[in-house]
Amino acid sequence: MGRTSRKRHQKKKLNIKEITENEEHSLMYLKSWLLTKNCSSVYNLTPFNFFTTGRGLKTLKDIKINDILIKLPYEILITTSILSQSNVSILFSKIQYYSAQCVLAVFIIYESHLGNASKWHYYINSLPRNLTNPDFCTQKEKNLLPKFIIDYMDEFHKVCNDFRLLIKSMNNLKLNGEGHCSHCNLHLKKIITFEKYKWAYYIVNTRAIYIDEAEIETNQNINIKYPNNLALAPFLDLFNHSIYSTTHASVVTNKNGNKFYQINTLNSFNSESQVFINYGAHNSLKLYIHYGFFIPYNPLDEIYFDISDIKVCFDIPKFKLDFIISNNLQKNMAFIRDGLNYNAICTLFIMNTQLQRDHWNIKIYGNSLTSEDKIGIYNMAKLILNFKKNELLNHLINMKELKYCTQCFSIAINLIEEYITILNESYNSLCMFH
Ligand SMILES: C[S@@+](CC[C@H](N)C(=O)[O-])C[C@H]1O[C@@H](n2cnc3c(N)ncnc32)[C@H](O)[C@@H]1O
Repeated sequence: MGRTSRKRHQKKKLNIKEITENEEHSLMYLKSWLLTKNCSSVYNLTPFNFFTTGRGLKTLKDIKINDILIKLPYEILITTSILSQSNVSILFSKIQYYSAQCVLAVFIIYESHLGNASKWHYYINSLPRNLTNPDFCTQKEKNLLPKFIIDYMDEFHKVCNDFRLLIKSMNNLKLNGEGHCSHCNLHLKKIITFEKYKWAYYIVNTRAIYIDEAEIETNQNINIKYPNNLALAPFLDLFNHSIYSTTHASVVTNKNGNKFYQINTLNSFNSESQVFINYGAHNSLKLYIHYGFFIPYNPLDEIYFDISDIKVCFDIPKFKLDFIISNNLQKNMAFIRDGLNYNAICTLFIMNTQLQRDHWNIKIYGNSLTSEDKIGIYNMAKLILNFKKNELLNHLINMKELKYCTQCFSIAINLIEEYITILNESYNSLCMFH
């Protein structure tokens, strides 16, 4: 993509909400608190509400390639070992195994309940109250989401399964007259509700970093599922994601033996600009499902189609379908901005060819498609593409009929619009070949 095009796309504002005065204060308190905790690297970073991305971090000085972006002492990271200092550890009996994500989520709920009595309240107060993952759509909205989004929302089951285990444990505690908060005597059952658990679960999902399991002190009193490698990282979790950023994370030890989690950037940033890190090579769908946002013009986006989509447009003779399936060509067939991906080209070639079967392998694995082959493939692709596009347009019409919708649902609408743009670009690329 050219620079002008990238800039045009980056300027698009995607349902970003305003930052409140309270939020602004909580972020400044968080920074001041960290400065008292030997985190001098946050000095030149300041939280800011950006037009295109919402809350993020702005640098107050020029940052050069290889500079340290942030360096947090290990004691500031919240890992499962924190539970040994928390009353809520009583919930995690040795009988069950819990995921690190579940343990951290429960910790956040409990510390949030403690309010200013929590040692972590500056961090807890900095966490966003509203999240935009599709799981936060209302049921009415979820019913309108296309299958390709619903099918990937597997986190919802984990939230429910975790909560079932927690309820079991809280009920057991109640039966034994245990599980009251030492701070206010409220029972944990009243503190850890499903709604709060879901929020906290996604807080961990969208903000935790991965660290080496060997760096986490094991807690003998609870069983944690493998891998136990998550950590919440105050302030560091204010960095937004860019696909154009590259970072390097490491654990460094100073001459006094103190450990730090450090991120170096392989990009440069001008003073007063937003600093980004990279959450990984995620396409828009994955970003939306796991992080509640996406970035337009993501080069990793592909619009998948499958055999049933082809069957709507064409008959597939059995001997051709058998060949396609036995070579796994039907998997992940997709439209991309430049036309079709490899598996889609091969499948449509097989569908279209008049050649005898013993010539097929050399054609698809020998990279020897003729112009005539390509014209046949692209003409078929255009029909399937129009079918996929109409499906998306119908979803859009239904989704846009909702008068009032949540921010998470608006993002789903934006995502489908982005998919339609990709299909249009793909169509234009297919048409360029005569
Ligand atoms: C680790 S947090 C980053 C800080 C976050 N923006 C905040 O306000 O606390 C990750 C979340 O930030 C948002 N985010 C990250 N990168 C973004 C981007 N490039 N554009 C829009 N939102 C982004 C998403 O909501 C994501 O779940």
